[in-house]
Amino acid sequence: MSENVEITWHDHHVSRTDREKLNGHGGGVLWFTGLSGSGKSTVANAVDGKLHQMGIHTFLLDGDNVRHGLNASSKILEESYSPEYAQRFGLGFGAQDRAENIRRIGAVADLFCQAGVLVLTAFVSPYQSDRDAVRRIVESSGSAGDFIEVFVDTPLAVCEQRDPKGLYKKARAGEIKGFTGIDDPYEAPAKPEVHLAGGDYTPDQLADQVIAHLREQGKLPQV
Ligand SMILES: Nc1ncnc2c1ncn2[C@@H]1O[C@H](COP(=O)(O)OS(=O)(=O)O)[C@@H](OP(=O)(O)O)[C@H]1O
Ligand SMILES: Nc1ncnc2c1ncn2[C@@H]1O[C@H](COP(=O)(O)OP(=O)(O)O)[C@@H](O)[C@H]1O
Repeated sequence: MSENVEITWHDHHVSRTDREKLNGHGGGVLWFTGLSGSGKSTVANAVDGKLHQMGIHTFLLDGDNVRHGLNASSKILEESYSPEYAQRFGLGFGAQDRAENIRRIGAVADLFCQAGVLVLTAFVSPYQSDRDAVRRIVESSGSAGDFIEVFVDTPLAVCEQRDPKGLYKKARAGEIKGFTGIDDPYEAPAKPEVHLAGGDYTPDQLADQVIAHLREQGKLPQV
């Protein structure tokens, strides 16, 4: 349904710079992408913990959790809303729904950035165009370098071996259709800021690689 809607942007009295000064560090987005089971959530949590220890204001947006609330499936929405409402607003895993999932997360991540927070996101986000769209949003409301793409590059065979939720097994058995890496595409980042060999190091070592990048880029306060 298209409506004639007029909306106007309002600048806030307290600017992002004011908030960053108060926090003692800049905002930004650490965007983890990779196959299911690659270690996005584990490594993002480890980085989050290390940054928190350093006194950095962070927040972690995690795929499974966000798909229970902001980006709930029609099945979850049906518990509280009409079937028509759930059908219209619920998100699944088709290419369009994944794009909308990532667009909404990108918008939320951008808001955190404007609050001067270093936000970490852990979503499969299999399409380069969807990730690039978030980069554009974040960098246009802030500056170049605010969006840091972290590719958790773990071979499919390793992810499948881990299979903590048994989803690969179901996908191989044809019980789940359109599963990333099995019968749905994963477009590896062309030029990620951080490229992690997720099958070769411990989560702690991988987290340190991310922290080292932030330090190199001057994203962390001097110690
Ligand atoms: N079809 C299909 N493809 C990929 N993943 C699937 C699918 N169905 C369910 N799951 C589970 O949902 C998690 C991925 O959700 P995301 O929101 O990160 O996906 S996406 O970015 O919109 O592609 C993913 O979680 P992670 O394992 O944490 O990545 C899976 O557990
Ligand atoms: N670097 C690693 N080495 C060994 N196991 C790992 C590593 N990273 C994650 N894991 C394990 O792999 C499984 C999937 O990790 P998870 O973070 O849930 O992946 P994702 O969020 O990408 O789906 C978990 O059981 C986790 O403990």
